[in-house]
Amino acid sequence: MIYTVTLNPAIDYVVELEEFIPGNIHRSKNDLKYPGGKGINVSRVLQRLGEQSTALGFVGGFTGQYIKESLEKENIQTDFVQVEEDTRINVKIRGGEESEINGTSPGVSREDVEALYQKLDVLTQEDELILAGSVPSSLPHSIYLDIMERVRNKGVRVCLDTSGEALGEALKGRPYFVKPNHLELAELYEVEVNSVEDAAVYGRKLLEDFDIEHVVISMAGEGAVYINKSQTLHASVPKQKAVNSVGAGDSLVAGFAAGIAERLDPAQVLNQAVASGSATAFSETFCTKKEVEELSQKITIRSLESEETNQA
Ligand SMILES: Nc1ncnc2c1ncn2[C@@H]1O[C@H](COP(=O)(O)OP(=O)(O)O)[C@@H](O)[C@H]1O
Ligand SMILES: O=P(O)(O)OC[C@H]1O[C@](O)(COP(=O)(O)O)[C@@H](O)[C@@H]1O
Repeated sequence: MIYTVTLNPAIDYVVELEEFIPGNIHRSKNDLKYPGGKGINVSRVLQRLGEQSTALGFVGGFTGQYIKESLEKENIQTDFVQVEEDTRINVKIRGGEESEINGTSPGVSREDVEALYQKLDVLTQEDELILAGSVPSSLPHSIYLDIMERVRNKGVRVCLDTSGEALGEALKGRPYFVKPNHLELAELYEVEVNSVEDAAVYGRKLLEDFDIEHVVISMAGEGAVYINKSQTLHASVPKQKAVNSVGAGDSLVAGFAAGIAERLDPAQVLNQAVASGSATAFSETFCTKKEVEELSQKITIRSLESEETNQA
């Protein structure tokens, strides 16, 4: 079974405008509301890919109730810890360039964290645990590391997608799979990552520094770079207008986790991951299985090893 943990869920409220002008009153052309937060997005895409998961994390108030009910309507199993304050609302403005206003998180107490730990105690070596998204301000940056310590002896495969200080801390727990985007990788090593080649160099450093099994560096329209002990691969995606960047990274993580669960080989896993990310970027909301399957025929995977050897 795949378990996703979203410490900081959100209702994503996407507003489409002709143009966003600060200080003006705007009327939206179209708006969408859906349950969000990174782990929840991963669960929703897994469901579309035909893979069962259980969504864990903290939800509260009427917004939390909406998230729980929406997921259950989509036949996604949930086992959230209930907190007192309302789950946040994140506003995404599509008007020319995309702008985002992510809300403040509800308070999460020590008892709430303990309740989450108890839910994690049932996991076994058959399970994948996806830890994704930001950490609420009431929790320490080390929370992902603490969760990994808690499941360490169970042989659970932990997938990590977070950023900033939470990423830096969590890497010490040696996750099985990590997916920073190229900017998060650059921030981690205080360098510039401007090309596929830079991503391959610093992605391998990440793999070796933290003894990680699989690293994927996502690069938006430039696809993604995959690194394991013996291979470095680049997946390129067809040039097409992206209409939605919200959830593309989460879709990539879902495609990757599903590929691991299906025991595909690395190139196939990468193909499915990138096809899922790009199919979401090319559609108004999340990808469907049909879109992923169609796009996966158009993804090109090449090995970067020979190029690395030539450059050495
Ligand atoms: N403009 C785009 N064109 C095609 N694919 C995209 C585009 N933006 C995102 N994607 C797909 O989604 C994946 C994740 O996107 P990225 O923006 O790197 O992640 P994040 O949302 O975590 O920052 C990419 O690897 C790619 O497959
Ligand atoms: O937990 P964070 O980092 O605040 O991010 C939450 C936001 O990110 C999203 O999960 C989208 O993430 P990606 O675009 O990186 O896939 C939204 O659903 C949500 O509003």
